[in-house]
Parts: sequence; structure tokens; C-alpha cells
Amino acid sequence: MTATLIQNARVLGGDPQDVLIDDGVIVALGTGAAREDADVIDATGLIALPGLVDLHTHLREPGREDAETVESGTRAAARGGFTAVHAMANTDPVADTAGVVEQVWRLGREAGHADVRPVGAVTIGLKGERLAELGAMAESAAGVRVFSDDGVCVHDAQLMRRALEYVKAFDGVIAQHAQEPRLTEGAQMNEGELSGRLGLRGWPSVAEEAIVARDVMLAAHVGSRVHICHLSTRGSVEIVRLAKERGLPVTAEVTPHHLLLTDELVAGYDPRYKVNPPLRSAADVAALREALADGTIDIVATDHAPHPVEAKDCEWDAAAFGMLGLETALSVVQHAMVDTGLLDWAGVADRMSYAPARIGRCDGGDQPHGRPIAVGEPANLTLVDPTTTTTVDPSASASLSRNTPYEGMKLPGTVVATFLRGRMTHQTGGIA
Ligand SMILES: NC(=O)N[C@@H](CC(=O)O)C(=O)O
Ligand SMILES: [Zn+2]
Ligand SMILES: [Zn+2]
Repeated sequence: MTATLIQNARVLGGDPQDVLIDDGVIVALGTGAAREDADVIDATGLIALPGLVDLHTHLREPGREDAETVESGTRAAARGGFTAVHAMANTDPVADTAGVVEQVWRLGREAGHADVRPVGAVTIGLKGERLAELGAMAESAAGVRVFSDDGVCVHDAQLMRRALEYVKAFDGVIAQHAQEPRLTEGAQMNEGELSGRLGLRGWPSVAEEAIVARDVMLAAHVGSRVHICHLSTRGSVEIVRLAKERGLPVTAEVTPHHLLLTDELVAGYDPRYKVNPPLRSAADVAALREALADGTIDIVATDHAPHPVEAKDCEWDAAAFGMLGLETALSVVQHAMVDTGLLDWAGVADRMSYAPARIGRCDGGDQPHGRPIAVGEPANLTLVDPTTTTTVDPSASASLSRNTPYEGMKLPGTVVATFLRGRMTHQTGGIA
């Protein structure tokens, strides 16, 4: 592979530096780096971030290749600045065996757009009855460390306890979709004054908070790691904050859409805004932003959830839950967190690269992610132009699905290029 010289990039938003890449590795960093045979990229005005890592992506393969494939989803990931994604287990068949997780992992390698780290199901078929073969998935070529029944909650406390005990042996983590099922039967949107007015069954905050509270206590009891998926309420933030003050082994994520959108959007009954957990109140959004800024919430995770047109182009009640996220994540975070002064670019690198890689335990081994931009580290890099504004156009997406909630919205920032171990996996016109 030829060498690449990225000139004048503002590494983590700091002063301009040159980054010289050779054989997939950062070999020089500073001013005036030179190399005669290198491809030169002028990154003046661009910010360099470590390749982003998503802990929560739905790639839909196997089973729903009409909505997304590993190839299309990871192409969307590269366009969003991601170099690694954790692929959720709610596929068909469910990723509950070593065979399925190895298949997803292999498809990721073949596509080559981003590294795919499969998430293993906690229970067989996501049925919440019996534990899946967690150990075999951990020992497989896919090296699974994150386990989740995402889409549904592991609501049986005894099963949750056993799962936490099991994964402790190989430093795994249980990523919980916190939704108390009895409190959310038939739920369609955030429970509040608006759900009453619209005549839609409410999804109360306490249905999330009850599980978050239970699971931090279980994790503490077992001494094993729990991660809370898509935290959406102010009350959940308070519980996680208390748990962390006590030193309990809990981490949490927030999605870009929960940092930006509120339940008022549901008033038009447009299924694009239907998601699980539901869009919440402005007070919840404010609490989530503050918690991400102060580190109570560890990371941003996209919960990229592609659905085919027919699953969204229907009445609200019949529509599927979920929205696209990979290609817009960084722009939404810039808008909600950076442009508001809540987080600087070093903070974005932490919440979207270092911390998710650490939680998913893909920050080590042969091909690590979430590493600092430094000499000797693999060249997983994202170049961002923060000065642009783009109107979101679903038809321009690499995803096979179109269910973005941001259609027509003006968002700041463009991912100009993404590098996976020195190889360009995405670029916008004109950079090289
Ligand atoms: N977030 C969603 O609304 N949907 C996800 C499942 C999930 O993340 O719970 C999906 O798989 O479509
Ligand atoms: Zn979920
Ligand atoms: Zn999900």
C-alpha cells in the first residue's frame, strides 16, 4: 500500500498537523511531515477524529436483506465516519450461535467498509427463556464480547443474573434494552399529556427506569458489567449517575435522535418518528445532553434501525419502531453537543470512538479501534468539515432503507473521508 500524507488536519480540533500513514499505521505526526511517494490529502480546515465506533447497529442480515445488508449497512457506516460497528443480534435467524455470529463477522470482512463486531443474543431466539451459547460465541472467530436481546428486554431477573455471571468469565458485557414489558403493552409513544390527546397508548418513563435500577443492582451484586442501551429519560440518567457515584459497573448510551428530537413530532402521526424507546420530552432531551457532557452517559450509539418502505409507509399503529442513524450521527452530535458548547471535539472522540471501543472490548487485539491518533497506532481516521450545512436527503443514503427522521432538515458538518487501517473507505468528491 502506498503511503498517505494528510496535511494540516486539526487533530481533535486542535492546531493543524500533518499525519503520515504507511502500511495502515500512523508513522509520523506533526508539522512538516514529508514523504516523496505519498498520496497527499489537503485537510486544511478539516478536523481529524479517531475512526468512530458504533456499539449499536442493526444490519438486518441474515433475514431482512431487503431492509439492509452487512455490505450496505457498513457502507453507510463508513459514510458516517465509522470504522467499526457492533451488529445487533435481532436478525433472522437470531445471532444466538457461534455459526451465525461468525457468518456476520465474515460478511463484514468481505465487504471491507468497516469492521463488524457481532453482538450475541443473550437468550435463544430472543425468547427470554434460556441462555444462548454465550461462551461459544465468545470463543468463536467473531470474539463476541457484547451480548444483547435488543429489540426486547431481558425481563426475567434470574436470567439476567445468570447472563451477567456467565459473561464475567471472559469480560463480556450485557447490553440491556430496558423496557418493562407489562408497563409497555401496546405502547406507541411517550406517555404524557400528548399521548392522551393523540389517543396513542403511552410508554411511561418508569418502564425504562425500573429495569435500569434493577439491572445496576444486579450488576453490582454479580460484579459484572451491564450496559444500558438507548437511555431516554431524565430518571434513567439520575439512576446511572447515582450508580456511578457508588462505583457500580454500569455504562450507558444515548442515541443521536434522543439528543435532538422530542415527542411533539409525533403529533402529525408520521411513522418516521416512531422508535423504541420513544422520543421523549424537551426536559428529557436536556437531561440527556447534560449527562453526555458530564460523562454520566458514556457514549453515543446510533441504534441505526433500517426498515423497508412498507413497514413505515402505513398507519402509525401498524408501523415498525426504528430509524436510520449511521450517516447522520456525527452531524446530529455536532448540532446538539458541539455547536451548543456542551462538548468539544476531543469529547466527541471520547463518546463516539474511545469509550464505545472500550465498552465493546475492541480497543485491543490485532486490529484495535478507539485508539488515540498517535504514532504507531492503526490509521483509523475520520476527517470532518464542520463548516458545511447539508439538507438531509434520504435518497442519497447508502442504506437500503429510507426511514430517516431528519429528511429535509439542515444539519451541520460533513464526513469528508474515512480511513480503515490507512485505506479510504469513504470520501466526498474532491478530497484526493
Ligand atoms: N430501536 C427501534 O425502534 N428498533 C430496533 C430495536 C431496538 O433497538 O430496540 C429495531 O431492530 O428495529
Ligand atoms: Zn432496543
Ligand atoms: Zn436497537
